[in-house]
Amino acid sequence: MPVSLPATDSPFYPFPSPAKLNLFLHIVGRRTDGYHELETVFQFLTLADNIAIKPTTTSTITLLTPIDGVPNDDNLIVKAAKLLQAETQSPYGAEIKINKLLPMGGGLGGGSSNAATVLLALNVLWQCKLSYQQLAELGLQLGADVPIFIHGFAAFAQGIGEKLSPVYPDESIYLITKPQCSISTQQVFTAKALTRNTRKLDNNAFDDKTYINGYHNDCQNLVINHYPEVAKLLAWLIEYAPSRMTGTGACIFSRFDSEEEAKRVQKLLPNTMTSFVTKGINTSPLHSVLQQLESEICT
Ligand SMILES: C[C@@](CO)(OP(=O)(O)O)[C@H](O)COP(=O)(O)OP(=O)(O)OC[C@H]1O[C@@H](n2ccc(N)nc2=O)[C@H](O)[C@@H]1O
Ligand SMILES: Nc1ncnc2c1ncn2[C@@H]1O[C@H](COP(=O)(O)OP(=O)(O)O)[C@@H](O)[C@H]1O
Repeated sequence: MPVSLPATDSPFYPFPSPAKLNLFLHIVGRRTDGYHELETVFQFLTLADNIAIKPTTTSTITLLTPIDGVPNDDNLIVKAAKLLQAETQSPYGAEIKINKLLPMGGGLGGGSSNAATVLLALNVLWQCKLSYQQLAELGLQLGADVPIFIHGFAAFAQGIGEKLSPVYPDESIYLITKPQCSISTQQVFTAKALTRNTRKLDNNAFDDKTYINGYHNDCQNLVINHYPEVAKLLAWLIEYAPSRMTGTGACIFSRFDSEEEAKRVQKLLPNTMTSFVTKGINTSPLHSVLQQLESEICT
C-alpha cells in the first residue's frame, strides 16, 4: 500500500549499511592540502551494519543506540542527518537505531557507509530529492569513502576516492580477519615512510578480476613494520589463500573459491580473533532497498 512520509506514526524503516574492501590501494601522489591521491578498486561485502530509521515531523535527530567510544554528536550517523537537514532546510527529524557489526577503524569503511546510508535513506524519507551526485559531494565532507557508498557500484576510484568508474571484480568469498589493534587513517597518511609515488595505472583495462596479482596496498608494508600482530597474521593467512590488507588497515581479506574452504580456515583462528566469512558484491544491497521504498512512497 502506498505510504505518505513523513507522518506522525511512521514506522522504523530498515536499511543495510555494507562494508567495503579496497582490493588494492595505490598511493600515486599528494595534493597541496595534504590529502593523498589514490588509485583503488572498491568492492562491497554482504557483511553490513543494520540501520533503522523512523522519520519524524519534528526536527530533532536522535540516535537511540549510541556506539561505545563514539559520542553521539561525533557519530557520522548524526552528522550525516544534520548535514542533510542543513543543506535542504528540511523541517523533519529522525529517530535512528544501529546494530553495529562492522569493526571500527579496520579499513572496512563502516563509518562512511553509515553516513551514506543515512544520507540516502533520509533523502527518500524526507523527500529531499537530491541527486546521487549532490549527496556524494555533501558526504565527501564527512569522509573520503562516502561517495562510493552513495553511488553503490564497485568501482575503480581515483582522486581521494570521488572519481569513480564501474568495474566488475569477481564476486569472491572472503575471510575477513581483524588483528587486535586499531590503526588510525591519519596516522598512516602522516607516516614519513609511506610510499606515495606508485605509478598511475595506464588504463582501466584490468586483466585480473581478483585484483590481487599485479596490484598491492601501499599502506600494508608500513603497517606490517609497526604492528607485528598484523605481520604475523598476514604471513599465516598467505599460506592458505591470497591475502591483503584493506584500506589503511588493520583488517585483512583472504580470497577463497568456496565458503566451505573459508570456514575451514576460519576455524583454525584463535577464538579471540574477530573474523567473518562473507562475499564480495558489485552492487550495494542498500540500493535495491531504496528503490523498493521509493516505489511505495506517495509524492
Ligand atoms: C584510506 C581509505 C581508502 O578507502 O580507507 P580507510 O582505511 O580509512 O577505510 C579512505 O580513503 C580513507 O577515508 P576516510 O577514513 O573517510 O578518511 P577521512 O576521514 O576523510 O580522512 C582521515 C585523515 O586521513 C588523511 N587522508 C585521508 C584520505 C586521503 N586520501 N588522504 C589523506 O591524507 C587526512 O589526513 C585525513 O584527515
Ligand atoms: N557510525 C560510525 N561507525 C563507525 N565509526 C564511526 C562512526 N561515527 C564515527 N566514527 C569514527 O570513525 C572512525 C573510523 O571508523 P570506520 O569507518 O569504521 O573505519 P575505517 O575508516 O578504518 O574503515 C572510528 O574509529 C570512529 O571514531
